[in-house]
Amino acid sequence: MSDYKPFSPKQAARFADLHSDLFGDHSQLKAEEFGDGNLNLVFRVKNNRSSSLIVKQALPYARCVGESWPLTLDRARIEAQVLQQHGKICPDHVVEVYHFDQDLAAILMEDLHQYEIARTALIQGKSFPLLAQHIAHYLAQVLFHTSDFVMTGPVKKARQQQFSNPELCLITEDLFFTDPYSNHERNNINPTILPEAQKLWLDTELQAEVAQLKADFLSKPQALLHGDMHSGSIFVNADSTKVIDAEFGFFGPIGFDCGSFIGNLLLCTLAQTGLTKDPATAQSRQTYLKDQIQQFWQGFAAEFSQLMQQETADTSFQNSLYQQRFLQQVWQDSLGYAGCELIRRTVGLAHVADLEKIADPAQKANAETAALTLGRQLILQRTSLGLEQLLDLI
Ligand SMILES: Nc1ncnc2c1ncn2[C@@H]1O[C@H](COP(=O)(O)OP(=O)(O)O)[C@@H](O)[C@H]1O
Ligand SMILES: CSC[C@H]1O[C@H](OP(=O)(O)O)[C@H](O)[C@@H]1O
Repeated sequence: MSDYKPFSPKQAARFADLHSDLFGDHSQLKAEEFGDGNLNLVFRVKNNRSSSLIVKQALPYARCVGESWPLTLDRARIEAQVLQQHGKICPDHVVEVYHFDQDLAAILMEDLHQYEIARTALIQGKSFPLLAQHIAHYLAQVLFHTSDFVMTGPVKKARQQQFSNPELCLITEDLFFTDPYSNHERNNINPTILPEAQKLWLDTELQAEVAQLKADFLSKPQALLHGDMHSGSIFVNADSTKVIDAEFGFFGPIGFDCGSFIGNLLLCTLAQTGLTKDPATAQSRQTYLKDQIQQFWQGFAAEFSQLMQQETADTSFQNSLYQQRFLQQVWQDSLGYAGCELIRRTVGLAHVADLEKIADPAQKANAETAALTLGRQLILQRTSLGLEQLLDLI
């Protein structure tokens, strides 16, 4: 990594110009850094005719914490290659990567300026009828086509090596499965709900189930995951949906991606009574979000089943009883990981705007407590809950 240095806006513009012919020879380029994520620099580079590109560059540390949290630059390679791999399988729903430079840990990609980040738009009360269907299609396609149903053992093992992502996985292992269940210094707990958080530290029944989910995260390489499928990793508009930010990608349990998506829709649902003053509006938003959860799982399950039936290459896995059991296990895992997402986003290091934007302190504490309660129920009851029961629990 000898050439590596964090870009200035000017250097980001030069990088974009060098690796794309979008701007033409004599364009006047302007660049600004506008990233709002936890980890990286993101620049928008524009010319004087309104063409634009995005340059994303990894820093040698986590942006949200600073240099005291060193982090591998290899995450830029993982992000570029997961997006490229997923983009080959499902180009409609993956941001296009134009160029990746390993030495500079920098990615040049499509500017999705005609889209909005799903989390922000959903908090603002906007509805996207196709969001859940699109994510269901994306996840069914990319997870099926990178699984043992399709890949031979040797090919999958080579891919597992390519996507070995120990440092970023460790962040998830710590933030999802360890910190919230102890008095960890990284936790970020609203003092009003401290007694609720403290219950988690003593709840050995819950901790045993979280340990199982963590063990599966560590040792169930079912498919090449996106790895961070929250609503801040999704760009959306009325007719299209694109996934970004795949630096946490690795071969892991399919239910982790499904559960992250469901968990973030649940967080938004629980935040509604605090986000909007009008109870009727809150109720109609909750109905929309619950409907999206339903459409997501029904769409994912239907498409994944069809792929298993029609496109499974390995003869052992063509057994239909095995396929039904596999999908049922993915559902149970998804509920468990959704529960972990609810809990870690409420009392762990990285919170979400859905809860943080609730202005009234009592309403905020109520929504946070509801997230902890529902998270616990999903983890403990994941083997017995069906889709209808999940929706009734909310
Ligand atoms: N391809 C893109 N087009 C437009 N904006 C983007 C694009 N990629 C990232 N962004 C913007 O940068 C922000 C941070 O990007 P993200 O990939 O989430 O960074 P991080 O890895 O630091 O979390 C996004 O919320 C979005 O506003
Ligand atoms: C210190 S990383 C915390 C948190 O941030 C990541 O999300 P993003 O990069 O999209 O903001 C990921 O969810 C990590 O768990």
